Amino acid sequence: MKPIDEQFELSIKNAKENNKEILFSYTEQIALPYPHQLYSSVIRNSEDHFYWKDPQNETIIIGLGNVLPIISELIDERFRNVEEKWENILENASIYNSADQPGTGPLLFGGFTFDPYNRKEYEWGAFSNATFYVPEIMLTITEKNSFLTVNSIVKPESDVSQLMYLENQKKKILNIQEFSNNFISEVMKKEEINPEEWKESVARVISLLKDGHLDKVVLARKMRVEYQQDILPENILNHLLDQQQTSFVFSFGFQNHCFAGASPERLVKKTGENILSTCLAGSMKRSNDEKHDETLGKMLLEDKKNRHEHQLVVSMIADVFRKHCWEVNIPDEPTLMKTPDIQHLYTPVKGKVKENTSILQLVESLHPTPALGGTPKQDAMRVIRDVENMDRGLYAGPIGWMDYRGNGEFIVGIRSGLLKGNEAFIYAGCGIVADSNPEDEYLETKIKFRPMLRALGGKEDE
Ligand SMILES: C=C(O[C@@H]1C=C(C(=O)O)C=C[C@H]1O)C(=O)O
Ligand SMILES: [Mg+2]
Repeated sequence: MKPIDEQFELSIKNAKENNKEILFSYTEQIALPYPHQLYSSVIRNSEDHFYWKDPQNETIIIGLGNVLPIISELIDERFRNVEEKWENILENASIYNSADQPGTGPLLFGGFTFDPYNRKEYEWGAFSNATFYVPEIMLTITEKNSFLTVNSIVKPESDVSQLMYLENQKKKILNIQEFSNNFISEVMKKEEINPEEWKESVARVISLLKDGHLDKVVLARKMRVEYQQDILPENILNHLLDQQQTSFVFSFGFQNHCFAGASPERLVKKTGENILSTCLAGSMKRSNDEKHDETLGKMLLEDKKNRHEHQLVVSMIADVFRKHCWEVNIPDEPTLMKTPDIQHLYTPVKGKVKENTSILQLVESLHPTPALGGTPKQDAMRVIRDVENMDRGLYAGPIGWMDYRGNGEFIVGIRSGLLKGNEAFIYAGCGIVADSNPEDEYLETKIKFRPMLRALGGKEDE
């Protein structure tokens, strides 16, 4: 591969000849000067950024800056709209990447809101029905190697000064100037939004489930945390990385808003023809006592209500996989997935996807699974819109990345919150079935708030 300056000049020539703007992307393998844990500190709150880490530390991706937003306000067409815009960009792009590694080269990071049909509340103002972008500089850290990708829009009038600017931007990621600390300013106020009304909604939904054709509806609620000073997203991210090592940890900063969390739930991962999804539903608290924790896990595995809640998710994901794959592998029985605060019923689903099926088509078919929406899907969505009385924004929506080769990974944005100035809005929900009990479901959401509350430095409720 030729050095970056030669490739850049070729791209300028190309832009001039065709008289259009093109995406220039250059990837090189680098030696990381510091351990990967320290790279969260390159994130500064004023800038668009993202951070992504899977539970196995297989792929860590950090993006700074935003050279190419891909936004869609379409409703049903939003997935296809993002895909089309991305394909158009890639058709003319100049991509230099000799690494055969998913998550390198030009990549889109972002997310889809949970329900584009719902009304919008002010806190989610920065985010559209689909909000994605290509970062300016990106670091991809895998178990074995690290890669640095720079992206830039080359215009017919571009010159080499643009490259000098890029070389400077690179330093932002490579020379860490100061490590972020874990300082969090004092919490002034912490409030649950309408908890009593929420329990009444749960009771209403239970009677709907008993009477009608609905099998499951996921209801969520939110809390608001207010601070003395503005929240620094990089510090919240550091807490999540320390405290939630068994989850995907993400931070998605866009126009001074930051959606961050530690989600245990993969929606879909695609590497070549291999796809992977996670059925996660059915919950039980944890205990500090190992024996008791095991007993609680066993109770969960044998509990009829939770097994039913879980099975609805397995059936739906299995249907989607059978439609898109020529080979599907689903275990017969769930096992347990444990995070520090809660344990869940867990069934991983694998498949080999048919040719020409993109990750966004899979996201569209899967979202929302009955772990976040319900069964049947459309009716459950209507009930959520009617009774939840809240804009979920990106909470429970698909959040993730896709590279220019079509590989990528999306999770569902749960155990998460929106950070905005000196306020944080955090969300938690649970699957309501006919056998549910409002008080128990309320307690389940209380447990699901804990990871974000702890990361935010607010006292946890016991
Ligand atoms: C909706 C959430 O979690 C989902 C609901 C679960 C349940 O009801 O048992 C379990 C895991 C998640 O799929 C949340 O954490 O906000
Ligand atoms: Mg549940």
